[in-house]
Amino acid sequence: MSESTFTPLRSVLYMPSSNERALEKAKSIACDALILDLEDAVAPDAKEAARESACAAAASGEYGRRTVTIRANGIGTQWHDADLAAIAQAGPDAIVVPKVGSAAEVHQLVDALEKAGAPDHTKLWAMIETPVAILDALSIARASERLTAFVIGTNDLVKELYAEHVPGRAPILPSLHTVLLAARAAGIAVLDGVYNDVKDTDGFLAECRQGREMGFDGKTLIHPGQVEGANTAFAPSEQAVEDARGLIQAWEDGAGSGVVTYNGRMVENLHVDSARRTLAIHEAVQALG
Ligand SMILES: CC(C)(COP(=O)(O)OP(=O)(O)OC[C@H]1O[C@@H](n2cnc3c(N)ncnc32)[C@H](O)[C@@H]1OP(=O)(O)O)[C@@H](O)C(=O)NCCC(=O)NCCSC(=O)C[C@H](O)C(=O)O
Ligand SMILES: [Mg+2]
Repeated sequence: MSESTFTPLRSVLYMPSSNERALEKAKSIACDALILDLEDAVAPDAKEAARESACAAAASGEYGRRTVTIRANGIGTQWHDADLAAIAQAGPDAIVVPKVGSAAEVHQLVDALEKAGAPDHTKLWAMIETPVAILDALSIARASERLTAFVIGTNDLVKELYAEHVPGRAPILPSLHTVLLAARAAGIAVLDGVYNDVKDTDGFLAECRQGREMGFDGKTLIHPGQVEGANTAFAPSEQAVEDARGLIQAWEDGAGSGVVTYNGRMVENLHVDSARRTLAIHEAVQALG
């Protein structure tokens, strides 16, 4: 994602599209993006009604500046084709597809979206949550320009690896890093997985900090109470903004030198690039109001 078109995705809230109350409540939640879910959070007998509600919500224009996406049921399920056709017509900001496993599947999804008349602004977000997807992440990331984000599904990943959810996430760190590498190599956004214990604020905030330090653009969430923590964690702190400004000033004051120092630390042009990125993110967040 280039800095000039930067759209903050600090807090990306899932909600079951079968829950009309949650769909209504979302209009006043300060998240950057919504994922209106048709997959795991919706029972089989509620899938069709949920699809109608999600598409009506996405087409309503009532979610303000929030990026609105719909998560379809996976490729090969009995609901997938109808989900994709309806979502293409509703034209949300993105369709989120779970368990994408190969570049060929991305091509298949993009063809199907185009045949179903999806507008150009409806992007594809691929969920990376299976071993095969982790191992093929770079080719998936590069498969289409319509693919603009990876969303990590840590619940499915832990299940598929026969791993365990533990503080610090050691069992899945190699997978998370692999997905980050692929996303950065392809220039797409990458969102961290959810934190399941909605009452464990300390654990949630620690995982947000870890995700930010690793390089994620934001975190997927399951409860409105998680939004504020993610918004803070994935925005540059006041200190980071002040440091970025100071570093750029020091660089400009030393114009022509290949290297200067700021607060005793070496500064080269690559650090200036990072500082400019920090300021671009800060400005994009400030512009949200
Ligand atoms: C996790 C929950 C089931 C908890 O629900 P509940 O106990 O009802 O929460 P609260 O009573 O604290 O709710 C307070 C009010 O907030 C509204 N609410 C709750 N969650 C949401 C939400 N996600 N979006 C919008 N609004 C929400 C409630 O309606 C209450 O409102 P009010 O009555 O007016 O006070 C629940 O939070 C929930 O269902 N969360 C989302 C679950 C979900 O979408 N899961 C699927 C995605 S996770 C996943 O599958 C990731 C991936 O695939 C992987 O593999 O990891
Ligand atoms: Mg999943």
